[in-house]
Amino acid sequence: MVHTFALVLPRPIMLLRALASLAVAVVGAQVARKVYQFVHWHFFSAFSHIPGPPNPSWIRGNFGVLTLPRTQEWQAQYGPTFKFHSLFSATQLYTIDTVALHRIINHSEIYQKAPMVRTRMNTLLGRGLLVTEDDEHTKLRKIMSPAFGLSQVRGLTQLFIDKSLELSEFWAGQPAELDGWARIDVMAGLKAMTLDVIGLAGFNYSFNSLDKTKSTTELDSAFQQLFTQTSSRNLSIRPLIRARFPITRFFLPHSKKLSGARKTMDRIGMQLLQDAKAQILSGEKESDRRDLLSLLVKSNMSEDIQENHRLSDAVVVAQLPTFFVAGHETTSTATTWALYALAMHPEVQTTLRTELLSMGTDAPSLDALNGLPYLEKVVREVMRVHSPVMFTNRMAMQDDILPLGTPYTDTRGVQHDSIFMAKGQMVWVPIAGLNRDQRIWGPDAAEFRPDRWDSVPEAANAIPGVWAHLFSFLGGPHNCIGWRFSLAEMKSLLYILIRTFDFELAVPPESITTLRAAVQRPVVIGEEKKGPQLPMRVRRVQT
Ligand code: HEM
Repeated sequence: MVHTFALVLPRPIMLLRALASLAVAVVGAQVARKVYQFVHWHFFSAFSHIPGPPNPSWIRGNFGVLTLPRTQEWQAQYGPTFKFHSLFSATQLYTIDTVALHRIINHSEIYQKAPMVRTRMNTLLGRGLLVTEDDEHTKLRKIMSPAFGLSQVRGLTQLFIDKSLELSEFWAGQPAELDGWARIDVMAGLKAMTLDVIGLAGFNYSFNSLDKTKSTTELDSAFQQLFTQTSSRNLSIRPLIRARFPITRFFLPHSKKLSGARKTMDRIGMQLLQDAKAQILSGEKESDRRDLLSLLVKSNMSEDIQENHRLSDAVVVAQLPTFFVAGHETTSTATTWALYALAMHPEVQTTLRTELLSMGTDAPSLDALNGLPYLEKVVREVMRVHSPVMFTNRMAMQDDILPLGTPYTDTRGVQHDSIFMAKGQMVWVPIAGLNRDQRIWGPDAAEFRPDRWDSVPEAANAIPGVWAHLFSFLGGPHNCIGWRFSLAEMKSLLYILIRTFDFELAVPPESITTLRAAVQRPVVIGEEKKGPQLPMRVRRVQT
């Protein structure tokens, strides 16, 4: 009877039924694999015997309390390597063991950003450098690296200085009290300055964020829209579900705001690309230019198809949002923390100012900036104590034996000098945790003390960072491509701002906290709705 009925069903319905059965089978297989992994890792694998804090919630795991002080307490209790529970009680390895971290960040064929994380980034920012892996990543990195090399950054220093001067003029024009102090949210100004810089330096695009007389550009509005979506306060559940359960992407579309912002960015990106191509073809643009857009466009126009060097239009356009976000958010956060630290340590602010004022120029070269020893110590200490990017994660894409410098003792009392990482296992890479590790920096590791850089502890040599002795820009093939750019920009900002202004906090220090997110930005307790900010009292240096 059933057979007869099936035979008379119209073809489209039979097709739909077959597709539905297939979808159920695929989802069923995925769920079964996840359940198997979960049970195996939790109860039967060697991983299940790694010590770590108890799991307070099956849904949130230890996620709700995963702060720097808490992880430091766990380090003291369980050692540099332990296990914790993330969302839905999935186990995750935490390690500040430099031998293990060295392998994790240098073997990017084994340890990669988890597919779920990449999907989420892809949705927000497009298929930029941040989300690519393997050959695609190597190719992009090779093309773009010259835009961030020393000689290119040297050439950009005048732009960093000019934009820093523009910011200082903007602040100098803010209404002040009778005593000369003006109350300013320094983070807002620094964000505007760094966005202007990456727009011009990377893509020859003027955001004009600092020029309040000009109206906001279309790209700026789209960017702000996109940016609020990337902020941790605005994480809606929809993208998380889409990233975690790929099948839901068929029936859960992106939010309208996000789709609209992405469309605008893609359209303007395409226009910038077409303009740059036309300029190159007409000979208006010199062919040896090494700014990011020129390098991307040259690869886009390359005839070297055999070598697979040609980049599609879509890949070029996809780099814009990535660089706009990665290129301004972090540097503005780092410089905000620098001003915070200098306000909290007035004696350091005075010493720095004396050094900077000893230079008789408003337009120092990069070499001159790099030749200022106290500025170097201050910047290093800011990047150590206030690492703007707190952490990142990696997933083992294949089984691996992870070596450890410091063995751990499992819950049965057995000592191990390595960990078996099964394919799919996640590891937390604690950037700030390692930068403040007391085993390296001593008991005062959390204190801001620039003079500690006079004699770097021997143990800091083991930190596998691209910028020696610090993990702030990570290391290995995915190290921060913009690290030199960022340091030069930050030094230029401090050079101009500290020579021009005195800085004090405008709110009590205990009212400043941070949101729990990968990028640590300050917020004022009671004013969380305003988002990240740092209100300061700013006054022209009294001579
Ligand atoms: C203080 C400033 C900065 C800090 C602390 C910082 C930190 C980092 C870190 C930790 C990573 C590795 C992320 C991971 O693999 O999980 C990274 C990657 C990256 N950063 Fe930065 N960054 C800064 C400034 C910049 C600037 C100014 C740019 C661009 C102009 C930039 C562009 C990128 C890009 C494109 C990547 C991806 C690199 C790759 O995967 O090959 N960053 N950054």
